[in-house]
Amino acid sequence: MTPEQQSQKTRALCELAPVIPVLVVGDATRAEGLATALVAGGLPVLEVTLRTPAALQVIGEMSKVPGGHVGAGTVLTPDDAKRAKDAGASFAVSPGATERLVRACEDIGLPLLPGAVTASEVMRAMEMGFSMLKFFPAEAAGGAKSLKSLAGPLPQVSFCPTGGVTLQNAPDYLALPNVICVGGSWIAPDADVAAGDWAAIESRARDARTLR
Ligand SMILES: O=C(O)C(=O)C[C@H](O)[C@H](O)COP(=O)(O)O
Repeated sequence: MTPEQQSQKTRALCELAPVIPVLVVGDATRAEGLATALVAGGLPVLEVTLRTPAALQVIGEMSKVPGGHVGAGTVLTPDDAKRAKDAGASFAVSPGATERLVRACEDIGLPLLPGAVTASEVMRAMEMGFSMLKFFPAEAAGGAKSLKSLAGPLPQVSFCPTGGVTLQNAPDYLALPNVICVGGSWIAPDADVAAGDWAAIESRARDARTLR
């Protein structure tokens, strides 16, 4: 799957809802309830970070939830990409982009949403064939103002800004012509996931859904 085709796929996913919840889940028994609450709240595209030992199992469990599209986040290496795909991930998100990772995703047919923040990083990703990128770390890298500036010379690239995005600042990003959706962990905080407070998470998802 070429980077062009990968970006077509990730763009279509990003168009499904204004927010992709970024999930850090340490306990796979929480996976089904969490994914069900998010899908019910109107956020069907989920990013499960590979930051916990349970993450691959979480991806497997969440992939069974009807209506959801489950991807792996924090995908750094070819091995991460392969394990994520084998676990059932339908896309991968990376904070950056390396040639090895890009080649691996091409080889195994896993759509990659690679990260970039500077003009040179964006241009390099464009040279590889990508037109849909993650802008990470969004707030620390200058926020909506920075992204707006990139739209001037590089209007053909669209972004999913992630990192420091909240319900409060998300509208600033979503108002930009080069932003399709945002990503954020605020939808499913650790405490609610640990407590299994699915009502609170579904309610936050509903609030996020109305952002666009
Ligand atoms: O794990 C990854 O692949 C990342 O790129 C980092 C996440 O996207 C951010 O940690 C989410 O940011 P917050 O919403 O500020 O918590």
